[in-house]
Amino acid sequence: MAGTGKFFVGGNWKCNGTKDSISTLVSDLNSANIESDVDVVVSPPYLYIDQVKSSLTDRIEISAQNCWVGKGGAYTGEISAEQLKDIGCKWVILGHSERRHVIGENDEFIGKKAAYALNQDIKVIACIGELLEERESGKTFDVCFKQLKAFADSVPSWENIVIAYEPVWAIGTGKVATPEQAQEVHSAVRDWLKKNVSAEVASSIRIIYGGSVNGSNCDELAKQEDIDGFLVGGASLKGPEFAKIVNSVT
Ligand SMILES: O=C(COP(=O)(O)O)NO
Repeated sequence: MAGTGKFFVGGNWKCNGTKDSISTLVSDLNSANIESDVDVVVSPPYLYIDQVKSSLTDRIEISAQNCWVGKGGAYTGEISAEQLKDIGCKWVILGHSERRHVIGENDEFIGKKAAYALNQDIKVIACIGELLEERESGKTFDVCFKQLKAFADSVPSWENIVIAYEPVWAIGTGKVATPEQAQEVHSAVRDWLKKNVSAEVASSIRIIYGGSVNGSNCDELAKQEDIDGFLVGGASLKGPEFAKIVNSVT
């Protein structure tokens, strides 16, 4: 499986930061005392990956927040997996709800992106999650399984994938899923993998939760059997709070 730790915590900085604010954040992360059994990845905007990579402790790996679906070329505004590899970026977040519901990427396109990135030796944080209206109409599992199938139909293996369950209604809203709500979906995802991929993948893959995680709610979420870490947005922009969340999983 991707990485060596039993746990995994990612920081998704989204479209945030300046050279100065990122320099402060990196300095806070460098001074954080991070437990050994957790793989930690931060995902700056593309423009700041080089600055972060050259100044951040190698205890923390770098992720991009997206990449193109194939080889680079005449695709204005896109960044290819080869280019991420070229600058030493090890991970990429794919299928984030803001790419699905703001930019309009569909399941199949995201699955193909994941396959291409993996084939270029870039590890993937594969995001899934339902809209509020899908949850309220009892479609949570249908939506998540459909998104999972789109990855399964394309990826060469699950070895270098971490799955992030991020209910869209919890992202950036302060309305975090309850530990029970998150555990229910994480357990169902693991069962789906056992039935549709393999028992080995189901038991070893990290399934992380994202959606309004912070220093106050991380401990209760981390106690859940099938929550192997977090994908943190807003709180990852505050070094000390992100470090607290990282250490809550071990
Ligand atoms: O989008 C998220 C979560 O964002 P928040 O923690 O700000 O809800 N992770 O990728």
